[in-house]
Amino acid sequence: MEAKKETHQFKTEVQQILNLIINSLYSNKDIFLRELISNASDAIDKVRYKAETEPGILGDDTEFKIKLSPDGIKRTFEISDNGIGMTYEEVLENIGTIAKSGTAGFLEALEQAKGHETLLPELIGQFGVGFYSAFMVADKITLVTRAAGAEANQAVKWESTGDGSYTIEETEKAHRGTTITLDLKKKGKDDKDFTDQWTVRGIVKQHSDFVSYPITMEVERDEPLPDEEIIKDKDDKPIGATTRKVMREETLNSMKAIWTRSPSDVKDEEYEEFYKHLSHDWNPPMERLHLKFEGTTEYDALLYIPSKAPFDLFTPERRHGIHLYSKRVFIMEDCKELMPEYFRFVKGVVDASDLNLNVSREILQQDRLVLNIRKNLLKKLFDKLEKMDAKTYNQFYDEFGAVLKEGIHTDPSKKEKIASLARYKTTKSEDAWVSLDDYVKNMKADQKEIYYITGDKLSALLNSPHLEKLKEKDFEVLLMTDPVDEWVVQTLTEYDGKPLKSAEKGDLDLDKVDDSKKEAYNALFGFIKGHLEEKIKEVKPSTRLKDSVACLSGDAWDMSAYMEKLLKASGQKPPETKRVLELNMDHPVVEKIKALFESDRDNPELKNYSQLLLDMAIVSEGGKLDNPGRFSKMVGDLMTRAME
Ligand SMILES: Nc1ncnc2c1ncn2[C@@H]1O[C@H](COP(=O)(O)OP(=O)(O)OP(=O)(O)O)[C@@H](O)[C@H]1O
Repeated sequence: MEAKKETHQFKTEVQQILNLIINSLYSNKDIFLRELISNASDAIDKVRYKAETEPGILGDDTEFKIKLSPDGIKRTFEISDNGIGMTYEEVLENIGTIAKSGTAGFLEALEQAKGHETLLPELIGQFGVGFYSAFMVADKITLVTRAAGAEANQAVKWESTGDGSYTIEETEKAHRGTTITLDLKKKGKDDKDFTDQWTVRGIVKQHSDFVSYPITMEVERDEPLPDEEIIKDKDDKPIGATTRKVMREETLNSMKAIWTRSPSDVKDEEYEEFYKHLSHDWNPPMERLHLKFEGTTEYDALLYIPSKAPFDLFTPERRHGIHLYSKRVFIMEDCKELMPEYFRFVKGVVDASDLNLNVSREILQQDRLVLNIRKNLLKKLFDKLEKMDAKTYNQFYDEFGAVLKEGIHTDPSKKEKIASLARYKTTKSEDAWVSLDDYVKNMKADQKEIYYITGDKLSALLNSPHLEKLKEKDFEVLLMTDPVDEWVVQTLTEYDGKPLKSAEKGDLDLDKVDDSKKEAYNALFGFIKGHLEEKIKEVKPSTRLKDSVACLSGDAWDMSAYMEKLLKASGQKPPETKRVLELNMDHPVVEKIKALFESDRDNPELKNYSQLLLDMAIVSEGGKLDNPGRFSKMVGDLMTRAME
């Protein structure tokens, strides 16, 4: 076989991220080791799991370990594992590209954080950069890997100096797994020496103590000389050395799976480090739950709520956060069966001792034990959220509220519970979160419904003409700005016995409409409708306007303007729904148009004014005009005339 070496360019985003890592994380260099150890431990988990169904795959290499070999003379650091390894294609796929969704959003956030350099480590931590963090300490990285099941001559060597390109070629490797060699950078005055055994011991102890495989290192030890090698005098007293220096392999971590320990024995720092190991998030978690269930359903669970939402929370490729174990043997990552989608941000492990190791995802979905665990975990998580103090809960809600609310639509059995945990900004809350319970408590005596309006901008909603009458009545309105709210209001038609009512759809019935006045406007409204027929389905007197001239509304069952916008943004074509043009009969402009109409029905200005009324209604809700140029010209003409 001809081994050929290929040179590839890093994908642009990889290079951008590499540059950032190399240039902005001076203070956090230690974590490269945690990241590489985590990857090695994941790789061993994977081969162990694979061996459950393919026992032959391990051969005689069954003693799992992660070996660290620092070399102070060559200034290299080597880490090797006997995990699952990678094939040529896998190396190309995993190392050199960032498959992660949300990369673009992440880079955008970084761009915005420029000038606030202290924010960078936090942002990078949120994203998790794993393998690439080694470029913080290394000038060159060489990775040699042999996939489980591959022959010795089917190994792969990947090498890069982190400056735009990498090489990849086939090579030989005697054993399964991955060996990564770092050519360490020249040590600066204040840098740690990563070839010093005490430095390495310290980092492993601090960040990776609970890793469930031995992390070993050859260390120099003083050992007593065997008796026959000790030189003694005539009185049998030793002359000279009684010990000698030897290299011995030592295990640096305690390997105690943290979730199996009693919560009272685990220190906060240990919980925190375990979270970082698990989630690759460098920020400490917001909350944790360490649960031990005994009895018919026996399992341990350690769950964390992160303090920051990851970038991929809303992308289709997002990961779930629960790893499933049975008696400390890893079964699978991202176990969706244990956590509903609306809790996908929860990270942690579940270790169920009675679970069959060969269990497949299909079986898991129906497994009674799994269903029971899921039910228990959900209950505990809801309890935790309900008991959080208001400040922490608001922080949680800022990060994950939009995800949690998905459950109102997707999990009918938890609809009420999640609705009680939902929070909204309102026309009265001045940027604070308000619960539906508080909303109901503050309802006016003559108020029968819970009013809401949906849209993407809080400020636009707050000033929406649709709310004028409601504000005059001093009725509070929920301002719903998350896309998911459109689905929430479809499902949550009432709360605490009070119907939810859109402020922009259907009649508001706040005041009695004066029928004779309405009658007087019939002819004009008919004329306007005739002129705008292609765009609107009706012109009617408004039940919601007080100061503005016009607004658009829908019938109660029509799609809202925001929903239409969302569907269009996602590439769908919503059915064409014409909306209703509502006019304020008490507004002087409408009165004047009526007078003009009655005195001269053929006046050409009437058509222009009809168009202007519609355009104003569109502009006031932040919509897009068909012909903004025409609008601007008409307003210009009016201004000129007003100033003549
Ligand atoms: N020691 C290893 N053995 C086998 N595969 C590895 C090893 N190290 C890395 N990989 C593969 O390379 C991929 C990329 O690793 P990297 O550390 O960059 O990201 P990650 O671990 O997937 O994500 P993150 O660290 O951000 O959570 C891994 O998902 C894994 O498939």
